[in-house]
Order: sequence, then structure tokens, then C-alpha cells
Amino acid sequence: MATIAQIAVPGSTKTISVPTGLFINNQFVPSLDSKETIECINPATEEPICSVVAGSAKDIDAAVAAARTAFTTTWGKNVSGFERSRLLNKLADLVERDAQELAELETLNNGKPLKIARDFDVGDSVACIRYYAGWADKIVGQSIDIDNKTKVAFTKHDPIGVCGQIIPWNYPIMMWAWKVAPALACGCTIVMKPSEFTPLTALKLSELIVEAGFPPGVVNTVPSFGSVGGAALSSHLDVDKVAFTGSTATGRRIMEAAAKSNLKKVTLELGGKSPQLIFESADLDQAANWVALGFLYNTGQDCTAGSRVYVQESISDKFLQILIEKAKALTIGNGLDEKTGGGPVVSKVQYDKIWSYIEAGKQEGATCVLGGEKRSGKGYFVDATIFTDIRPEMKIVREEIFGPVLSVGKFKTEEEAIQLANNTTYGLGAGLHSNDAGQCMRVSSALEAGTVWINQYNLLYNNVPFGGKKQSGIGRELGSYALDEYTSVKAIQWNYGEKLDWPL
Ligand SMILES: NC(=O)C1=CN([C@@H]2O[C@H](COP(=O)(O)OP(=O)(O)OC[C@H]3O[C@@H](n4cnc5c(N)ncnc54)[C@H](O)[C@@H]3O)[C@@H](O)[C@H]2O)C=CC1
Ligand code: BAL
Repeated sequence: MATIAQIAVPGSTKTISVPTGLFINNQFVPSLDSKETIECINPATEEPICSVVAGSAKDIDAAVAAARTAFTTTWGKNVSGFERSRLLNKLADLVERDAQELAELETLNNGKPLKIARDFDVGDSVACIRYYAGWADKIVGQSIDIDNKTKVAFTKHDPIGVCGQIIPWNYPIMMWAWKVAPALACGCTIVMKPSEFTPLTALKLSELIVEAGFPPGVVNTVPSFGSVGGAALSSHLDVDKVAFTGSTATGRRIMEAAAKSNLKKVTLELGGKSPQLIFESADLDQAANWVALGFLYNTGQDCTAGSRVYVQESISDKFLQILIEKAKALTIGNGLDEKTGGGPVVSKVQYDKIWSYIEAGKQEGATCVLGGEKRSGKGYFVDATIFTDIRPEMKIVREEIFGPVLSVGKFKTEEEAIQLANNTTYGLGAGLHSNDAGQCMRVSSALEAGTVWINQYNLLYNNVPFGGKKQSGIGRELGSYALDEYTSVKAIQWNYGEKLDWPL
């Protein structure tokens, strides 16, 4: 198979060249033994884009060996924080330089609107890489006095080692940046496994790793199917840590594989069924904007999608009317069209999954007040869909749909609102809209979630930690908290004066 694909950008004369091999030791190479390929599909047209090599377990072994050699020779404790910072800043500049092309590729492979891919996904990724470039020379331990006379202890925050990073298809560039940037800042080396649905931008970014000047083996990229490459990474005896974003079911498998192999450290950023509460004092127009963003951003394919909304009974009819108009205002279409605010969903699998939930909602007796009808024609498009008259036991209320589908319920009291919001096995995000400061404090502290947004929703900042409670995950990404996930604390105890009397 060719090692470079020339991908035409529809509507222009432009082509984007994308390497289609595995990226190991700063080179694009064929698989050692696999004849399998991953076919990349444009979800807006259902047309094939190109095929890339599907890496095998043997390829994962080769990538891990490359990462281990780099860790013990050119990277890890062999490179200063200043140098790691310099290289990360260089990488950020290159990603920024190529923002348009990376965004076009993301839109072709994932479907999301080009404008959003460029300004948010790539823009935030550049900022994320710069944020961690800033940390690279500031990773410090503590000095701890023992007795002020004869003994002292100090801690060093060592890089944890070789990291397997398994990322999903909903934010391929951004999840790459969230994982790669802190790992490299801390001195770790990486074997990255992008999703089989969206491997193209991770391969394109691998070219920038070489151009930025990272030594061979520091970042390796192995596109592969989850049950092959993902499973091989999670059970590998020479991988020190796996960082994962994806479904709770796969997160559970990864933890099990880690436990059964070498007890590698595992961080998991998993699914959600995030609630938003609308209290009667809220600015209803603003609250409706945030709720629309919460369930429609990225066509609902977002781990923090606000897919359940509970509205105080006294304002519920009025709020629903406003919300329906807001949801209708979003143009869902081909991401390459500048007018598009929401693209198709990523794949046929995801499309079928979403429709099975919409059917389940209807069958279980919820009322569909918006959407719920299939479009004709090509592309995995799903229009904004809102259900009311919901009950807690319905599938659409309990399970993650990962599509533009919202369940709207009602509550009478603050206590009832909290009980409804927390009635889930997940705990990733939650939102509340109220102009009563006391209520904002009480409810935000009672909500069981890794992030609570007040009078806003779904905003992320590189310096604010992100992660879940309950079955939404383990560990934190972003902020200084992510540095703890890529370092291991070593305590060094030094005796400079105490004599040991023996026997005791
Ligand atoms: N939290 C989040 O951001 C995401 C949640 N999801 C949820 O998961 C559902 C299913 O989507 P999938 O793409 O099937 O998610 P998934 O969790 O199976 O896939 C995510 C990543 O895990 C890898 N993977 C799959 N099986 C693996 C295994 N046994 N060991 C190691 N890695 C493995 C995949 O290749 C991909 O790179 C979605 O409908 C959505 O509800 C999906 C993507 C992202
Ligand atoms: N919302 C950003 C992280 C994610 O959906 O995976």
C-alpha cells in the first residue's frame, strides 16, 4: 500500500498529503505482519477518503520498544525541562501554522464543521501544547526537613515512563493534544493509538513531531483496531501507564487488562449522562442557549453532552418553547460549508446507535417534541431531537447516546432537582442555571460531577482540571493536575549525621 495518500478537499483544487503507515522511531513504516487496513470514510458523504495500515500486536511491541529506548537514552531523565519546553513550543507553532489543513482533514474524517475544527479544536490544542510547554521546566518536588540536624528528605517527580495513549474519534486532534502535551512535558515517551474511525490527523501530526525536532521514538503512532492495538497496549508488560478516553465499557476492559498484566497506572476519561438544572430565577433565554450548546455541540458526540435537562415546573412550558426555537436555529449539514453549525455524526455505527435510542424513546412512551425523523439522502445526519414526558427508568434517560438527543423533565423543589440530577451511574459534568447565589453554592456542592458549570455549560480551559466521578472516570486531564498523572514521586531520604546503634 502507498505510504502517502493525496486527499482531495471537495470544493477546492487543494489536496492534503497524509502518511498512511505506522509512525515508529520518527519514520512511517509498513506493518511487520498485518495485511489489514483501516478504511477512512467521510461521514458527510459516506465516500471513502483513503486507507491506512492497521497495526498489529507485533507493531505495538515495536513501537513500545522504540519508546522504551528513547525513554532511557534521549528523553526521560536525559533531557532538561528547558529543552522539552522548547520542543513543545516549536510543535505548537507548527500545529498553528498548519491549522487550516489539519482542520480540513479533521472535517473530512470526523464531519465536524471546519470553522469549529480550526478555531476551537486546533486553536485549543495549540494553546494546550503551549500551556504544557510552560510547565516542562517547572516540575519540582519538595524538600522535607526530618529533624533539622541530621536528616533531610526530598522528593523528585520522575517521568512515569512509556505511556500508551488510546484516544477516541469525537475530538481527534484535541484528545491527541490533551494526552501528548502533558506526557512530553513530564518527560514520558508515547505510543499513541488513534481511533480506527479517525486516524488521519494523528498521522499528520506525527509529521510535525519530526519537524519540531523530537528524537526518534519519543512519540510513536500506531493506527489499529481497539481489540488489537488498544488491547495490546493495555496488556503490555513494558508499558508503564495507559491514558484512555472513550466508552465506560472499554475503560473497564483496559483496567482489567492492566490489572492482569503489570498493574500499569491507568487514567480513564469515560462516558456521561450529564444533567442541567434550570431554576425559576434563571435568565431563561441564556439558559436555553447553554442547554442547546450542551446537547448539540459536536452533534452531541461529547463526553460532557448535557443530555438530561430538568426544569422547575413553574417555568417549564415557557423554557421548552424557547429551547425548541434555539435548537431549530442550528444548521446541521456538511462541515465544509461555512454556514454549518453542526456536522453529521462520525460513522454508520454511531448513526445506527443514535437511531436505536430515538426509537426506544418513542417506544417507552416519551413524547418527541422536536426531530425524531430520518432525513433522506447521503451522510450520517441526525437532526436535533428533544423528548419530554420522560421517566427515570427509560433508556434515553439512563444511557449515554452520544448524539443530538435531549431528554427534558420537570422538578418542583431544589431537593428533587438534585436527586434527579444525581440519579445516574455517571458523574462527568453538570450544569445549573439560577440567579440565586445561595442556591448556586448549595446545588453545585451537592451535584456529583467532576465539573459543575454555573450559568454556562461545557466550557473548557487548559488550566482547569477535567475528569469524572463514579463511572465517568479516574484521574484528571488538563491543568497542573494532569502532571500528577504522568509523574511518579520518588522520596529520597538523606542521613548526614545520625549514627545507628546496633543491635537495636
Ligand atoms: N468519553 C468520550 O469522550 C467518548 C465516549 N464514547 C462512547 O462510546 C461509545 C462507543 O464508541 P466507540 O468508538 O466504540 O468507543 P470505544 O471506547 O470502544 O473507543 C475509544 C478508543 O478505544 C479503543 N478501544 C476499543 N476497544 C478497546 C480495547 N478492548 N482495548 C483498548 N482500546 C480499545 C478504540 O479503538 C478507540 O481508540 C459511543 O457511542 C459513546 O457513547 C466514544 C468516544 C468518546
Ligand atoms: N468534551 C471534551 C472531551 C470529550 O468529549 O471527550
